[in-house]
Amino acid sequence: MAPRRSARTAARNATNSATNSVPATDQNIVNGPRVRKPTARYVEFQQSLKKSPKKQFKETNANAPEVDKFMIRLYAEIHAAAVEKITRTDRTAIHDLIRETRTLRFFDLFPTDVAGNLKQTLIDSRPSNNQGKEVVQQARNDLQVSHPERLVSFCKKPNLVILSICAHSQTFRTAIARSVADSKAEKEPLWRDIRSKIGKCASSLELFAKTRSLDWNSAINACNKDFEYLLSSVFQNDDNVADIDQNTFGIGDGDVEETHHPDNVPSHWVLPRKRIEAQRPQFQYDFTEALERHDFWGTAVPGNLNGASKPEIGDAQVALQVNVDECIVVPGYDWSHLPTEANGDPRFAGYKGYACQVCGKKAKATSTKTRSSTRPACSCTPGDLCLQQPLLELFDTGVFGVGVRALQTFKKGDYLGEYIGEIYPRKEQEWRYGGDEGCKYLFPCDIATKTATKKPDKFEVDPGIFGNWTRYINHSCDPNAEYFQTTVSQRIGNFVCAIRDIGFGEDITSSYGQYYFQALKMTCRCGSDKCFHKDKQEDA
Ligand SMILES: C[S@@+](CC[C@H](N)C(=O)[O-])C[C@H]1O[C@@H](n2cnc3c(N)ncnc32)[C@H](O)[C@@H]1O
Repeated sequence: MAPRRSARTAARNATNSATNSVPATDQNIVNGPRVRKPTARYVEFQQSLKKSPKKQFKETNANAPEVDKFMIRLYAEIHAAAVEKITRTDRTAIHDLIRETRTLRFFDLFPTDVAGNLKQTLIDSRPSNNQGKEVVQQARNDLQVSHPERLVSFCKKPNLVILSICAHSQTFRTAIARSVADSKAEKEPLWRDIRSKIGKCASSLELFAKTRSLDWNSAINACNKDFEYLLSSVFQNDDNVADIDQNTFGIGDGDVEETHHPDNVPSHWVLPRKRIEAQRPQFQYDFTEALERHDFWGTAVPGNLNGASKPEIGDAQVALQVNVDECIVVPGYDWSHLPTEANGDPRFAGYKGYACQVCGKKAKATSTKTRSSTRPACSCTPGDLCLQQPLLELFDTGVFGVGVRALQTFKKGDYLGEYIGEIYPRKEQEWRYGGDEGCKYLFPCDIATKTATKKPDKFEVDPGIFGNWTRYINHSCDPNAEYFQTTVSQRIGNFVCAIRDIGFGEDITSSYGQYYFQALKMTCRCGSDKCFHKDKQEDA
């Protein structure tokens, strides 16, 4: 049953109390709203970070199984190939691997006796010009690779698309050519285990490459000209190859079949549970008075899922959720109580007293009278606090909507990202998006600069439509991450931090606090042994 309005308000308060249980750091206590004393657990956690200063993120986790270590490197190298410039050596190695595969697959597509005759034609051919000699020799060499069955069978399962994506990883190129004996001697995972794991992650790898706009088609097509030559000169009189053109040379049915067809919007595609096309996440809400008042209709609502006419207050709406890299301060709200330096941005934390979480600097007082400063202490940004482009995927949990999964390892103490969304004042009984779903993402944050009243003031961070991946972090009663409200330079924000090491493939979770589910009349389904709601789950 849908929670009533009062229950939703309670849910909001519960989210609030969950946030209040997020311990405050020293810097947001000074001069800011009064927040609860840090819990013993938080103090212990902060101290443990001080004892072992934050280390650089390492690609591999010493305790992870060998195949997982391989997968971590595979995802990281595909990511790097997509976002950085590929070196000439790497490009040649990628093209070589794909060309070898297509040559071998070409012969594999014919019955054995026909393939035998075709190979003989290739071996016997004597091109007269230099270019021809080179192409023919290359094709002959392709037939001699040490691991032909691996290349050919990979085309059949998963397929040539996944091979071309994986070919962008040096680790993959080495692994596919490594013998069983060498794998054992070098303590590397066996090819059969790697292939089985890649098979299971095929859909994930394809979506991962697509959302980063990796251009694997160039690799597949790089040798088309050579194949054109082979077909037109070497195999020209053979009826068996009469129907084949250079594009299908070495490409069988299903070899380049793609599962997902997203456009180039990064990260906001949800990996489905089955091998079906990926979905863009959607947000359902009711058109509220607040939206009406702020002329929301007709502004940039992504997805155009509501039809053309302006909705009535209370009408159910659907929008696509999009990825934004920065919070958006919603225009049309009164922030006049903030100091002028805040420039209407409630995240402004003032120029004095707050140590930046990145560099630890505090602004020096420029006024002896008020002991306040008009100059910032540093120019750090949230990007300096958090890992750059952590490798993650959004996936359909099948139980409670979208979730987030790690595609790398994280160390305890790593900041993974900022909770990003639209920002507006927190007022009782009013939040931007209404309906049952309208408040599920709300995350309050303290306004750190002192206001006229003594009462702590807050703003909402609402990623209903505009937000980033952090909004999909699900609840667990035994979480591996937690939100901390902290200050970077002169801005306050909620940042998600790993509270223990997180392994490859692990769901990233945080705790919403004990009242969230009660208030929303929902049951926690985290499935953890430590679940506070376990009894209720069994009753349900
Ligand atoms: C902040 S959102 C998390 C992302 C959400 N799964 C989605 O698809 O947008 C919170 C919502 O996720 C679902 N959820 C998260 N953790 C849950 C849990 N442990 N048990 C049941 N539902 C959960 C609930 O619907 C909750 O209102």
